[in-house]
Parts: sequence; C-alpha cells; structure tokens
Amino acid sequence: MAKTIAIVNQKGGVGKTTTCVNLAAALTEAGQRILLCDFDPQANSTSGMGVDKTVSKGIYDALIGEVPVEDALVHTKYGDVLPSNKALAGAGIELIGMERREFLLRDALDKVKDRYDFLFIDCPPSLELLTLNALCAADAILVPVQGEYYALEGLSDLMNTVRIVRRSLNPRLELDGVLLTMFDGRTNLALQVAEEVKHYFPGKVYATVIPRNVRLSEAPSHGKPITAYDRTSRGAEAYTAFAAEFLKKQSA
Ligand SMILES: Nc1ncnc2c1ncn2[C@@H]1O[C@H](COP(=O)(O)OP(=O)(O)OP(=O)(O)O)[C@@H](O)[C@H]1O
Repeated sequence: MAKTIAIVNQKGGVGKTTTCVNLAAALTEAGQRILLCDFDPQANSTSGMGVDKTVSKGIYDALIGEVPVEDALVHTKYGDVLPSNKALAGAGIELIGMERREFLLRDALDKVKDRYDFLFIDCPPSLELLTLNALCAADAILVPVQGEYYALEGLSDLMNTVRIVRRSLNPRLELDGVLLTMFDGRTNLALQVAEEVKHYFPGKVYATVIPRNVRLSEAPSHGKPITAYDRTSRGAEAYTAFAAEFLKKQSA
C-alpha cells in the first residue's frame, strides 16, 4: 500500500524541495515506484525533476476537476511527477469556496495512489490551505530543518498545526522524521541546533545529515536530481544514504 509523505516546514528555504526531488530520485533508482506531487506554486521540484514548469496541466487542474489526475501525471526517469504551475498560486483563495476544500488533494491522490510505493508532497512555505490539504492527504510528515538556524519556534507552530489536523481532520497523520539539512558539523551552531532538535523530537531525527554542498544547489538549474548531475558529490552520497535509511525505517 502506498505511503504518502508530506515534506513540510513553513520556514522558507530549508531544503524541502531539494529533499523531495533527491529522495524521490534516489528511491526510484532503488526500484521503488515514486510519485512526487509538487504542491508549491514556485514549482521548483517540477523543474528539478526535469519537467517544464510552464506545463498546461498540473495538480491544480486536477484539484479543480479540469482534468483527471491521471492525465496530469508526467513520467520521468527519476519518478512520476504531478507538476505545479503558476495556477496553483491563486488556489489558496480559489479553493476556499469549494466543498471538501481541505480534502481536495487527498481525493485527487487517492485515484492514483495504488500505482506507487511512496507519494511525496512538496509543500509551500506556509501553513495555509495548500499545506492543510497536504496534511490531510498524508500518512506522515517529513520535516527538513536547516542546521544553520535556530528553528524550534517555527517547529512548535508546525507541530501544533499537526496536532489540530490529527484531532479534527486526519487522525492517521504521524511524524515520519526530521532531516537536518545544509549541515556543517564543524560549527557550534549546527551542533547546538542538532542537539535541540533531537531533544524536541526524541528518536525522530534521521542519523543521516545533508551537508551544504554547492553541487546540490547547481543541480536544479540542469533539471536533474543530484544523483544524475554529480553522483560522486557529497550531496549525492548524502541523499543516497538518506534514501537507504528512509527505506529501512519504513520496513522496520
Ligand atoms: N544541502 C544543500 N547545500 C547547498 N544548497 C542547498 C542545500 N539544500 C538546499 N540548497 C539550496 O538552498 C535553496 C533553498 O532550498 P530548497 O528550495 O530546497 O528549500 P525549500 O524549503 O523548498 O524552499 P521554499 O520554502 O522556498 O519552498 C535552493 O537554492 C537550494 O538549491
């Protein structure tokens, strides 16, 4: 049965998209059937998977019933993608008037879920209606936390939202784990952040950490995940190790 994981943190620029694209690609390479749903109007994971973000039909069109969700799927060698495009930017407002507005994404993904082992949802940097839809569609959340900033205040807001969603909308939602990103273990700040995050989320922080690596920031402009762009880079090694740890955890 497919597991749906929302990659979420309302703080911007913490590595949600980078994690979504590179975890999806590494798991596809490991033989898993993967769907990446780009639910961020910036559409960076769409282009990061090599898909043109000016596509005419994407997840937004499937949400509003303009096209069947199957018709919005794009197959790539790194995994399947439900692309985002600019139309999603206005969706927060447009969807407010729709019935089952918190469940539009869940209803759409349910139609294709059984084709995959894992569905990943790349969330926008906010806790508004799009993210609420992702939290209602997901079985679990994966939270990237940038190892270079104190992040706990934002994380407690996120976890409060998760508690509310679990109580009222999606009781199965759980915390898969926390991934430390852009991590430089030579700095005291990074080590302090890691300690705090481990204290706040006991047993939930992945042992693999993602280092800051320039090749990771270059890969998206080539429309490639890091394993296709530079397999020998530290970024590729880290995301490959993370995918292996992630898979092991799911089967435990
Ligand atoms: N480990 C890393 N090393 C170097 N650069 C990175 C790393 N992770 C992410 N970046 C770069 O940092 C920027 C922000 O990363 P990313 O887009 O993944 O964050 P995000 O949380 O999805 O952002 P947003 O909140 O805007 O959606 C991007 O330019 C990305 O290429």
